Amino acid sequence: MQHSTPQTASAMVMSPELCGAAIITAVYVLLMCMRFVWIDCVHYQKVADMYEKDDQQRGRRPPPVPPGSLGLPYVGDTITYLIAVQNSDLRSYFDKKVESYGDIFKVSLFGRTTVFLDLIDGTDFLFRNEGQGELSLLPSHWSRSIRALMESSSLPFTEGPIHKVLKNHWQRNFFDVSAVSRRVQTIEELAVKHIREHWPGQSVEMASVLAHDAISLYTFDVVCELCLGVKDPALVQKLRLDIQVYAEGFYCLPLRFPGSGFYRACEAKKRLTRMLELVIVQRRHELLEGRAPPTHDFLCVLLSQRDETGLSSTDQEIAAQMLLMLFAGQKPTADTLTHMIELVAAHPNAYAKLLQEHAEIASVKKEAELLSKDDLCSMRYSWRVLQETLRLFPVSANLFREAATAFQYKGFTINKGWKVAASAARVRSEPEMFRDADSFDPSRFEDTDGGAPPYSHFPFGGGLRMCPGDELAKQVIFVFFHHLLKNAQWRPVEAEHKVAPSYTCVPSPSPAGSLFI
Ligand code: HEM
Repeated sequence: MQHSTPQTASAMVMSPELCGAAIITAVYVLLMCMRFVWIDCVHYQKVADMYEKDDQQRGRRPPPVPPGSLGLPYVGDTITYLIAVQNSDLRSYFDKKVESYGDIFKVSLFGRTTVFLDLIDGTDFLFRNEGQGELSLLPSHWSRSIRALMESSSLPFTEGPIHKVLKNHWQRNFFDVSAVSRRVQTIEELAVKHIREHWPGQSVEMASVLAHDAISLYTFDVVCELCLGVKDPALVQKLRLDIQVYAEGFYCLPLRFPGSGFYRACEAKKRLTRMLELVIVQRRHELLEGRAPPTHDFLCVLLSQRDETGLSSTDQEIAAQMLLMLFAGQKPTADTLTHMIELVAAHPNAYAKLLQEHAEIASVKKEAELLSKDDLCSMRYSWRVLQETLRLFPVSANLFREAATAFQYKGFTINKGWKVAASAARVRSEPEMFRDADSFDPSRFEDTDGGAPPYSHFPFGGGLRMCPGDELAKQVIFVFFHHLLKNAQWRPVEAEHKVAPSYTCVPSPSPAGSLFI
């Protein structure tokens, strides 16, 4: 066994002076190391920047990605964004981003890197480049729930030539102005019936209506009759209830267990598909037997379509398109009409001008004479009111596409798979585009009846994906307004009145509650 000598023990105990010197030396060495690391980093960055510039000049390396913060994995900016949507305050959200990063910036939304493009040029770019050559933007579908609930054969999921052929056929035979005008009579009969049944007339003092609910019944009846050729109230009611449950599933987590919203939506989809397939089989027979013309309703248009080999779509494919129509064709129209009724009630000048426009049209009509295509074209002030309503309450606050390949835009690289967005919510409140942007002022669309600067107002989207139902929606809204103005006066019930309806769901907002008038 060895014992330490007294000398060894005394050598291990440092004097305070020695200890102080050791600490100072250690701190000095640490600072020097940090300095070298710092200089190294800065130097490295400078050298890297130099090489990058050089590479960029020689075309070897891509330009940088747009500035912006991606935040936490998956969550990213989603919660802040959703809160802004919920509070109808996307404007502040975008103002902060633009202040920090400039006009083009990236964020992470719903787990995906998303680049918001600059106004005007960015929107132009987005609409022009879908499916074009090498630089191709694809349609963008947010959630797994939406992908699971919709079929890949449904129009928004189709791409390239298939999408083009389908949409052209639909447009020619069902959606263009003359095709829609042929259906005005049906729309008008439904509007008159609904106003009579659900809206108390001038003779009924102080009666009140839940406007959004009543309008939703009307727009759903229109879609069922024009698209499916279905009038039976019991079947319409079943379809309406199930389509609500189905569409709610879009905003649920894709968790499929009994009781979950997503599960209920899947079950509703099964029931809807069964009901639609029965209607399809029946209509196929009617077409074969010559009892229905090929353009009688949208279902006939789909059943008569043939591909280049002469084949028609399967019943499942047609059911998927009909499912799309039942919600895409109804909800945005009902929401917009409700906003319009509320805005008009809150702005007596606009109300008076509308009354005058529609009274003039009615004054030259005989008793029970229906509205003509010319009458609808002459509703110029109504069109401005509709444009202004859609500016203040766009159905899609932002339009998204997906980069099919990496590409460069205004000196930035946008990687493959990233979302690319044009923002209606941002441009609509831009003072340079719209003076006094927060106020309701239909006269701003007076100049040319489309008086907004190009690409500043795109309520029905644009490019290949533009809404095919724009003309139909306009006529459904104008015809209803005409008869509402003729038969009723309305004002909001004070206690329930909200000048700016808040939004309840994302990404397609609807008025909170049902406007009580
Ligand atoms: C006020 C009423 C409406 C508004 C504001 C509206 C708005 C829109 C918007 C913004 C888009 C996306 C466009 C894009 O991504 O560029 C869209 C797509 C679509 N809308 Fe509408 N819509 C309305 C009514 C209708 C109606 C009545 C129908 C059919 C009966 C309809 C059927 C569709 C379809 C099928 C698409 C997908 C188009 C595609 O993928 O190519 N919409 N709509």
